[in-house]
Amino acid sequence: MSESAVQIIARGPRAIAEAAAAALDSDPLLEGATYSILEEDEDRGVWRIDAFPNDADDVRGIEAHLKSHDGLAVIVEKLADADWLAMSLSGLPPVRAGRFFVYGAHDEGVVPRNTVNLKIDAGAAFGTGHHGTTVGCLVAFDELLKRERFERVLDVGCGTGILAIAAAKTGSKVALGTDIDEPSVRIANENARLNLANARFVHAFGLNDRKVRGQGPYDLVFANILAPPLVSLSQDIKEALALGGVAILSGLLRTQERRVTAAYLSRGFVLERRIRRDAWSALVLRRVG
Ligand SMILES: C[S@@+](CC[C@H](N)C(=O)[O-])C[C@H]1O[C@@H](n2cnc3c(N)ncnc32)[C@H](O)[C@@H]1O
Repeated sequence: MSESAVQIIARGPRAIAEAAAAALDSDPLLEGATYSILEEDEDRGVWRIDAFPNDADDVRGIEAHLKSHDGLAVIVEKLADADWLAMSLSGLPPVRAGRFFVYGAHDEGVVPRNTVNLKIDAGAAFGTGHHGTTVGCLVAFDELLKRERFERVLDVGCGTGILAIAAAKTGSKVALGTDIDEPSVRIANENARLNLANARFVHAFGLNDRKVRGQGPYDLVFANILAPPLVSLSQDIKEALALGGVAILSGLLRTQERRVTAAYLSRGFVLERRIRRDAWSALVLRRVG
């Protein structure tokens, strides 16, 4: 993380915080910035926005929106150069999501016998199972597996590979992951080996890559990326799916549900389920047209 990285925090009553969050959400210049909104203190009715700008323009834009809402106390905090890797290796607890149990090397002794166990150590790729977006995908997948099977699965934005590995370990014949980040692809392939999972990961930009198309059509596509690419990839995700196939979409905030859902409904999907975790939301959409 660069020296100039900051986090912008705003606190205030729910209605004002939600109005400010909606303003951030609808500003096209802030599409790359991430924020969450949560109730911080139920007794005092305090809501909190945490915004993470990517650059100085984001900082200015976010601050301007938040400060224009009377009743919000806004502070800008410099983020220390956190050693995320050291922090995460220092003992993140294992995570249970439906039938899945995600654990790191330090949890070897506590792995249950009756779960699908995914060994994913924290490292330079995203996806240890501790983030609400990943948990949402695993919970959604677990629910679907109670009544159907998915032979061919694609994981767009694989990070550590956790989702495709979960698919391979629950019987998918094809479990292919892609990422625009080359180191993540390397880590995901290594994780597949460690988990004895028949999952494969390739470096690709978008779904039109030959390596991705060649294995389709898919019965299930995971995409845990951000709301803007989820919207812009909606047609490609539709084309990658067989009719009746399912998209599990995550990486979007609750406040972005409507925008992402609308893009998929207009392309012949129906919304089957929505799983909310912290400020995040995961959507289960089925291609019916
Ligand atoms: C939030 S992480 C998800 C990791 C993992 N799938 C999980 O659920 O924990 C998002 C990943 O998507 C990748 N990514 C972002 N935009 C992408 C795109 N348009 N196509 C493919 N990968 C993308 C990032 O490099 C990152 O590794």
